[in-house]
Amino acid sequence: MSSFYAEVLGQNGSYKFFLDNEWRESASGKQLAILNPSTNAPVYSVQACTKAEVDEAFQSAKRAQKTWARTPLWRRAEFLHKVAALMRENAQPIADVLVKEVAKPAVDAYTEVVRSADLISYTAEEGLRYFGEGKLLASDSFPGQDRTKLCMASKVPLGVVLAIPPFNYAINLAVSKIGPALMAGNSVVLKPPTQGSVANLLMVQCFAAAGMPPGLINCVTGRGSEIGDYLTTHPLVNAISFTGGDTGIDIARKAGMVPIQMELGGKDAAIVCADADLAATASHIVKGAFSYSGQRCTAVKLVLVEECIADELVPRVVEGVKRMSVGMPEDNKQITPVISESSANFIEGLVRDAEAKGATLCTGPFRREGNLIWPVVVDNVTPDMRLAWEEPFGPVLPIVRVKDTQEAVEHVNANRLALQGCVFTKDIDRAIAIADAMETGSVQINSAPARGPDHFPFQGFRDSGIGSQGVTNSLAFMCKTKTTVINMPKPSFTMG
Ligand SMILES: NC(=O)c1ccc[n+]([C@@H]2O[C@H](COP(=O)([O-])OP(=O)(O)OC[C@H]3O[C@@H](n4cnc5c(N)ncnc54)[C@H](O)[C@@H]3O)[C@@H](O)[C@H]2O)c1
Repeated sequence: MSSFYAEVLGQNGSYKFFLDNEWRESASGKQLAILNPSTNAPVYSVQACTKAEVDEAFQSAKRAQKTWARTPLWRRAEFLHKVAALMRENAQPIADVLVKEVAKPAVDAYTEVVRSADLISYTAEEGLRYFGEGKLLASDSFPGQDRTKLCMASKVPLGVVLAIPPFNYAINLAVSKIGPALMAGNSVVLKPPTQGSVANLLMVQCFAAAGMPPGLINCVTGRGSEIGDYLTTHPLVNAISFTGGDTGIDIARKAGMVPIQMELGGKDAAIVCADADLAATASHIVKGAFSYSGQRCTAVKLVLVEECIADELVPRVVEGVKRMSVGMPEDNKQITPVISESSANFIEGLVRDAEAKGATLCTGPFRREGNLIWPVVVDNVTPDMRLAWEEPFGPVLPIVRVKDTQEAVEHVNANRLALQGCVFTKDIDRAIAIADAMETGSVQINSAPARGPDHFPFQGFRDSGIGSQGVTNSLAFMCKTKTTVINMPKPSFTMG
């Protein structure tokens, strides 16, 4: 680990948490072990913060926010550009940690950190334009009104934003919250995912080293299931930006009167029409389903193929899958161990359920060593199987053969999850009709679902989320509108 990160690590080998620009050990005296998914052995440990430390984090963030909101916009942008530069310079150690904490292939881990730095730079620029202008409204556009009132609508900060990212894009989905929050003039309390905590702490060091005012970001660590409720229902929280699974639904129910931005699970389907280019489609499906071992909210998690071409498509998909390399993230294998033993058990359970109900395992018998699961293509999946509806978050691709695309769309719309989806066809009119009929947050035409580029709007419907992200939409989420009305004694008309 480079000296840049020296302060983050405690004498006892445990990583510290960050409060008021100080790296600290928790008064709890307890640490939380982080298991390496590749070995299931402890690889790092972080502080198990106490409720009193959570209180301190919010109080300090509240103080910091008041000063930060008075910091000129160009200075906020300048600060974020410095952070981005430091992240690029110091990316490798963060990427190395991600490999060990979340078993992401080494090259992808590095790419995630650099992409995150790019996201910060883009947010700084977009934020300058977005917050640099407001709106002027005149009263005489409303019936019966004269031009005696001018309304200035401006964008003001929310206050303290609680940011909770998931393990799978621990850095990217942290900065997609932090960047917009800071540009808007908010401060942040960051609660990293347990696996991904050390990578987040190293990332915070990039903010600290860029000259951050104390308290602007405080990062508390601990198990979400233990301090999560305390954080999300804290009286000093002014907004919550969360990405993760169904936990988000509970958080939304308990959140009370604060704005919430939720990016939750998905069951992204690929609808394959009879006229699709099958070679290209198969290649998109394989990459879409199995990148990072299927642990992406936007992974293809279901194929709905018109039955007349299923016998042509399935062998092409299976052929692509069989070519994938399986092994350890340090060796840059395409399929690497999934995040935890319980996740691997869950995934195996879904496959066993489908197998027992008559589905076909096209990739041979189910194979697993520890958390490493060889990629599985499951054909002839039917609606009575869990795989038809649930999110595996692992290297498993179920295929449902449908009589036509109407049946496919009905299946998509019947799922409680509605993040993304995609449709493959050479007929653009058909593509648009199907995309319009799919009740999901996004639909890709002739490519697999994807979150990026990071400035595109990104949202889930139903149980997949609340609100919309993407740089500009996140900037919009991170502020509220305030109006100041100028009242004039008599109507005044510009140039009139
Ligand atoms: N829609 C999206 O953009 C998107 C992006 C990435 C991942 N995801 C989803 O995330 C899930 C995988 O990530 P995960 O396993 O890290 O999700 P998770 O829901 O288990 O955890 C997400 C975060 O919530 C924290 N947490 C856990 N319990 C909490 C509580 N009670 N209160 C507050 N925080 C708590 C965790 O520590 C972690 O930081 C998948 O379902 C995936 O689809 C969605």
